[in-house]
Amino acid sequence: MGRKVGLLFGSFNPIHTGHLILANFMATHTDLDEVWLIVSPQSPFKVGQELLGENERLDLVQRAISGNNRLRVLDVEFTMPKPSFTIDTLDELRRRHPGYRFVLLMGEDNLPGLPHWKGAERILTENEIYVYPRSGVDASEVSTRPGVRVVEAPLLDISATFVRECVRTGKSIRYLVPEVVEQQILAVGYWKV
Ligand SMILES: Nc1ncnc2c1ncn2[C@@H]1O[C@H](COP(=O)(O)OP(=O)(O)OP(=O)(O)O)[C@@H](O)[C@H]1O
Ligand SMILES: O=C(O)c1ccc[n+]([C@@H]2O[C@H](COP(=O)([O-])O)[C@@H](O)[C@H]2O)c1
Repeated sequence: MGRKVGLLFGSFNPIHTGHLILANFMATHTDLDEVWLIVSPQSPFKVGQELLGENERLDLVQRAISGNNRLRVLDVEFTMPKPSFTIDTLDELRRRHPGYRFVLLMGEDNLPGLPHWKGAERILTENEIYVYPRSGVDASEVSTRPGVRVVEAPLLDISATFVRECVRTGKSIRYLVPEVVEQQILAVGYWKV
């Protein structure tokens, strides 16, 4: 059996401690061997946001996970058509890494929208999905499907939107993001008006 890898897709604009706690928990408290964070240049449902360039977001993820050998970041979607459709990336990853077993990691907040994703039925039937509850979101009927497993991960109720808002209004982002990420955001002046 090949290694079992969890895939956490996101804009990571920027990566924050909520993403990191979740990714590390999945990589160490489940049957997954690793978690790969996949930076999406352009999410289909997030057009026109205050999005940093993909290389800047990738750089912040690299800094954040440096030294953690269970986490890896991928730029596979950078060279694929935009917006980034998860089914296409899954096909590409299976082509590139035939020996690996992939599991999609999804917050419960993503489930109500999942039926509208490209290839939704294929995503659900061809993949195992580990779903983690998010606060304020009711369980979706999708979470009762075979292949979908609910994992009670410890969660922080922070979002990239909140981190950007703090930076814009001159508030501290200490501990909301790792120190190396905070330093880079402040040094370059991302989201400063
Ligand atoms: N605090 C959190 N804890 C666990 N998972 C999270 C958290 N925030 C986001 N996620 C999940 O991580 C994935 C990538 O998230 P994304 O990059 O869109 O971050 P976000 O914080 O939700 O961004 P934004 O606030 O800009 O919408 C999504 O599946 C999302 O559900
Ligand atoms: O494939 C799709 O149709 C699809 C629709 C919405 C979102 N996604 C992916 O889900 C990830 C999280 O999306 P978002 O909008 O919550 O940042 C991101 O990697 C998107 O590319 C994918």
